[in-house]
Formats: sequence, C-alpha cells, structure tokens
Amino acid sequence: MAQKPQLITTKIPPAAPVTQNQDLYTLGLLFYGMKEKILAIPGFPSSFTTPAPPVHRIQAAGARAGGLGMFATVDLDVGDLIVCERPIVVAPQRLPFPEGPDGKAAHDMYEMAMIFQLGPERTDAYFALSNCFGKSVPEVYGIMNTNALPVGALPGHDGACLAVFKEISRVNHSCRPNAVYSWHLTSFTGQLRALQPIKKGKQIFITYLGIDQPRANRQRAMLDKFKFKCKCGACSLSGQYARFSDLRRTLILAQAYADLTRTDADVLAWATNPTLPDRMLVDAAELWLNWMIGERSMNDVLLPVIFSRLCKAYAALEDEEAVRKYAKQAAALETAFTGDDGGWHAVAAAPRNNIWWGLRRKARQIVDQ
Ligand SMILES: C[S@@+](CC[C@H](N)C(=O)[O-])C[C@H]1O[C@@H](n2cnc3c(N)ncnc32)[C@H](O)[C@@H]1O
Repeated sequence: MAQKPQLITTKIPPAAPVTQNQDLYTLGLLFYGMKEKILAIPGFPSSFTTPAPPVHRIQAAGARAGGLGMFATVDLDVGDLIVCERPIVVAPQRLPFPEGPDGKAAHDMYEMAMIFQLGPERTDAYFALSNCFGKSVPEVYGIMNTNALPVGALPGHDGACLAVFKEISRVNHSCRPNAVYSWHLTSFTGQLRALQPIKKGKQIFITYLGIDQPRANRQRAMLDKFKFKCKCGACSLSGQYARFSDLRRTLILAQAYADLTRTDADVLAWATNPTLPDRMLVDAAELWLNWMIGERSMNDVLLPVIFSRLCKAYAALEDEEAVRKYAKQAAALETAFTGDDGGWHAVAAAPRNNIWWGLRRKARQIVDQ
C-alpha cells in the first residue's frame, strides 16, 4: 500500500533571525521533504523591503464589507507597493486531515504545534484573524480557509499551496479591486500593490476569486467559499448596467482564451498589408482595454497581449506618443501584478527602437514600387 505523505510543522526560513524580528519567519505545515527543497532554492531567502513608515492601516471596514479592512494612509499610484510580508503560515491547499475523531485529534495536534512554534505574538496574530466558518470546522482550519491566499506550487509538492498573512489577509474582496496580491518565492513573501490610483483614506480591495464572470456566478462562489454576499460596486449595479457589466466580463474572459492562441503572425499580417485599415488592430485592442478598465477586471492573461499589440501596432504606424503612453501603462500594471516592469519602461523610453517601427510605411513603399 502506498505510504501516506507525512505532514510536519516547521519554521521557514531557519530560526536564526527570529530573535531579532518575529515577522521574518513562517510556520510551514508541509509534507516531509518540502522544507529542504525550499531551502535549496538559489538565494533563498532573499531579503525584502516594505514601505516604512507603513502606507496602510487596518481599521473597521464599514458597510460594504464586514469586520476589519485595509486602508491607504497616503495617495498611491498604479504599481506602488503597499505592503510586503512573510506569511504567518503556509500549507498545502489539500491537507490530508483524517475525518472523525482522528481528525479532531489531528487538528488539536497541529494547533498545539503551531502555538508552540509560532510564539505568542504570531499565534495571537493568527487567532485574531477572521473565521467565516464559525464553529463548523476546527478553528485553525476555519482561519486558514477564510484568510489564505495562493502561493502556487512550492518545491517538493505538486499541488497548490496557501499562505495566511497578518496584514494582507485583512484585505477585503471587491469585484472591482484597486489592488493586487502576488507571491514571491525567493523572498518567501506576499506583496500587495496598487492596481489603480488609491486616494489616502480609501479602502484597499483585492479579488478573492476570478471576477471575469457574471454577477450571479461570482456571488454564488463568494457565498460558497467565504460565506458573504458581495455588495461591491459591480455587484450593486441594477437593470441594464448590471446586464452590460455581465456581458463585458463574459466577453473579456472569452477573449482571454481566444488571445492565448494568437501570435505576432496576425499583427505582422496586418502591418504588411496596406489594403487593411490602419486602425484595424488598435481599435479592437483599445476596445478590450477600455472594457477591462471599465470593469476593473484586469485579466492578467489578456492584458499583456493587448499592450503588446498596441505597442507593436502603433510602432508600425509610427505613432511615438501612443507607444510611449501604452508602454508606460503596461509597465505600471506589470509592476502591480509581478513586482517587475517586464521591460516595458525600456519600450517607453525608446519607441522607435522597435523592430515594428514604420512597418506600414515600408509595406506601402513596396506595394507602390
Ligand atoms: C480574508 S478576510 C478579510 C478581512 C476581514 N474583513 C477581517 O475582519 O479580518 C475575509 C472575510 O472578510 C469578509 N469580507 C471580505 N470581503 C467582503 C465583502 N466584499 N463583503 C462582505 N464581507 C467581506 C467576509 O466575512 C470574508 O469571509
């Protein structure tokens, strides 16, 4: 019979800096062998910085989202780092907890191990987080499922893993988010960045689940997984505005899949065929971009494709201003999603230094000869 994977509780990174700063280490509820593979990542753990003094505050969230929430304490621009932190706990998404009385014993054991290894401050921070499952599941598990954010696959385990944070886990959900969370493996941190300009005093929202879905699907999923009825701006629309929003989101999702299969070949086909209208590609790409911005549904698959098309097509049309504008916008959003501009600042700095530059004119010259 196959051996069941063994779960252990362990500190990551190693305990050395713990005495100086409790916030530097994470408790891993991991399968045996994972910790060694994580520690073997080249450069692990890399250092990280977070804004000091902080640019956010945790306070009562108000009517639209229950309990506490995170608020900006300064004006923030697209791509600005709001907070970077090591999680309190990481764990595989699917924990092989046994059912029945054995399951209760296993939870009690993990709870004890967590409290023992986390120390009082981090334990208090963990158990102060919200638990939307009440007493229907053991508390450690309820808090984990209410607050965990994705960290993808960690070395040594094929399935998805999750992380619970002291600060980032306080961010409420909106189907029109103004911030985005991302995970950085080498520094073992979660990062929160602005997805649009956020004014001082405004609440910061991320999205918990895919939001390129009609409202009914989003609300069902939110109720199922997080036990609340979303009352965000998009969910509060009525009549034709609600139908329009549903339609736009459905089309954005469909387009994201369609654009995945496209390559530069169709940009080249347009650029080198002067009989096709000049604005054929840019009109379509600007429509998708405006819809995404209108819904604040920045599909991270579609967005790079759209910006890449816009910059190539406007370079082919020799519109320096437009290339610069879209490359700057792409740099800010790419930074928001990944922490890195993805090379877009270089495109913005030299719009003519681009193999697509002037392709339409050259194609016309060839036809005219
Ligand atoms: C990760 S916690 C967010 C922080 C939480 N509000 C707190 O007080 O710690 C997730 C829980 O917050 C609440 N929540 C988050 N977004 C919400 C929203 N848009 N509307 C209502 N409740 C929301 C729900 O109870 C949900 O289960």
